[in-house]
Amino acid sequence: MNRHEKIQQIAVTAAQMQEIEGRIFAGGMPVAALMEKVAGLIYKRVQSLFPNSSVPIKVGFLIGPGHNGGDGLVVARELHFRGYQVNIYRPFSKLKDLTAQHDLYAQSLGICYVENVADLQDCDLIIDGLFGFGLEREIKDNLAEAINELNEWSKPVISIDLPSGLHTDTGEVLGTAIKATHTLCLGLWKLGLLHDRALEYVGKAELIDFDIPWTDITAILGETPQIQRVTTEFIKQHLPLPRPPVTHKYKQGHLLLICGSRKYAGGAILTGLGARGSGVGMLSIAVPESLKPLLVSHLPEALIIGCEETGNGAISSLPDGVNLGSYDAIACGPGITTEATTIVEEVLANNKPVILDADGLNILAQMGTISTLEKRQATTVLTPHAGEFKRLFPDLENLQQNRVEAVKKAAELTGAIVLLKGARTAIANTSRIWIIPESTPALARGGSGDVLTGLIGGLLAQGIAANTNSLVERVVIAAWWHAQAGILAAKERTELGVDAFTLTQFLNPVLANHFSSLL
Ligand SMILES: NC(=O)C1=CN([C@@H]2O[C@H](COP(=O)(O)OP(=O)(O)OC[C@H]3O[C@@H](n4cnc5c(N)ncnc54)[C@H](O)[C@@H]3O)[C@@H](O)[C@H]2O)[C@@H](O)CC1
Ligand SMILES: Nc1ncnc2c1ncn2[C@@H]1O[C@H](COP(=O)(O)OP(=O)(O)O)[C@@H](O)[C@H]1O
Ligand SMILES: [K+]
Repeated sequence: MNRHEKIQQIAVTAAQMQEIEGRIFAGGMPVAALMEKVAGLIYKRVQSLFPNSSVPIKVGFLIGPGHNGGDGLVVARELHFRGYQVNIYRPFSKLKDLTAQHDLYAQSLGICYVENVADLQDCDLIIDGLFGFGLEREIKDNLAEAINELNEWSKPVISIDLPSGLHTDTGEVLGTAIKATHTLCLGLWKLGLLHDRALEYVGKAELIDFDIPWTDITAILGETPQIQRVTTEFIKQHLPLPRPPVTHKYKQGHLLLICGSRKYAGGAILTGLGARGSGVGMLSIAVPESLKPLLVSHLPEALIIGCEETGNGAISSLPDGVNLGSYDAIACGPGITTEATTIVEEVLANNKPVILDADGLNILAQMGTISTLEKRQATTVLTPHAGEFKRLFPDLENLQQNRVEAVKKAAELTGAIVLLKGARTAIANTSRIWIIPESTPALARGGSGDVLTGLIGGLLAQGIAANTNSLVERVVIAAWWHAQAGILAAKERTELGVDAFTLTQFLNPVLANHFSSLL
């Protein structure tokens, strides 16, 4: 893996970034030289995003008191030299030394300083250099008002490092925050940018790599950082491709899905189609007896097991002769309703890897999440959305806003692999956390989670059959694949065109697009 690919997999907190920078400075890099280098990369990127023309672009700068403001001032100076019409709003009198020096020089060049943020309203572009990872308290009073005013303008805004006002680690809005259209994150991805609640502020985000020595990164984060930003490169390393040339269907995993009810018949089909997309060798699907013909017609390759049903058409028990121990993995939950308690108990008592989703999770919550999972030896995967997470882990309610902490704690408490769904799905086991950095709101539709459950199940079953020693990567692959299928589908059909069935049709094309070299 080259440097670019490796660096994209890292996400850091403010404290980690400070420690890493501390090492660079201790190594002898002058602070001013680093700022010059970084700002040089930023202004070139701004130039390529907003090239100047015969009519000069008018750029407004927001300059803060620290080195984020220093970066901003160097960018302002360089754009001034390149013919941009620069205006600076600097609502602070006390600046850090280096920032103060750049400020003096900008003034000596005759760059225009404005009194009020409103004076920037006729700018074509705003560059936000108020605060970076040094923001340490709420933004209040006049500055908060200025930011709120600017957010009303709907202009292009480029934030340096991160949108000012966002907490670097948690993405929390401290008082108020700049709503950027672009974020140029410096050196290493800041963790806060990967939280759902930050997304409204971040816009299009990209990393500006300023050559932080790899040894300084690993000295602070270790060889395998605890938090991983999931990239195509990671997926490529762990995908079950290419297949061994000599194999047979049972060697490619046998997945049992337990899903559906009279009320939620479609959920069973979508879960089945998700599993189909995974390439699993054998697929068995247990559904209420009355759903059997429907499932056969949609998934002719699957073995459909008709089950005895309750008066409301939920699965009440598996037929005699079905041996849970004979499958490589079992995925249980989509559409089963909360009546199907017996079956969930039976599945969890079994010693095979289990994925629980939807009502499977609600039943687990009723059984007692932690006490039930304590008894399990085999791998358990839980795939809650925020509402299900709350029911599973009521004691973690105060962490709900910090999804990364929440998923980490949930994995520690249960020993399970926990996948917390959302705009930025996060996955944790007891030692590490993975975040899916790209997705699309096109997926916010009923049934898309069912597709994910089937996909996870199929990949897990293949992993077990292949004696893969770590299964969490299979769950991560499924989450990435699901999101990428959504992105491709939205590109071709718009964000309104990605119903769950359509999503299943994009699972294979998206893989073929990304990994043509493995075909
Ligand atoms: N350390 C370095 O040499 C480098 C820093 N870089 C830039 O420097 C930034 C970090 O610089 P700093 O550590 O100076 O921090 P910031 O520039 O993020 O801001 C810190 C300053 O803001 C003040 N402050 C914090 N919260 C405030 C609030 N709510 N209201 C008013 N004032 C508040 C602090 O007292 C401090 O003076 C990075 O985000 C990046 O933009 C980059 O140039 C790369 C190299
Ligand atoms: N705003 C969003 N951006 C990206 N992905 C989303 C968004 N909202 C939902 N998703 C994804 O869509 C899926 C929804 O699953 P879930 O809530 O279980 O729905 P359902 O049970 O109806 O299938 C999850 O994989 C989730 O991560
Ligand atoms: K900023």
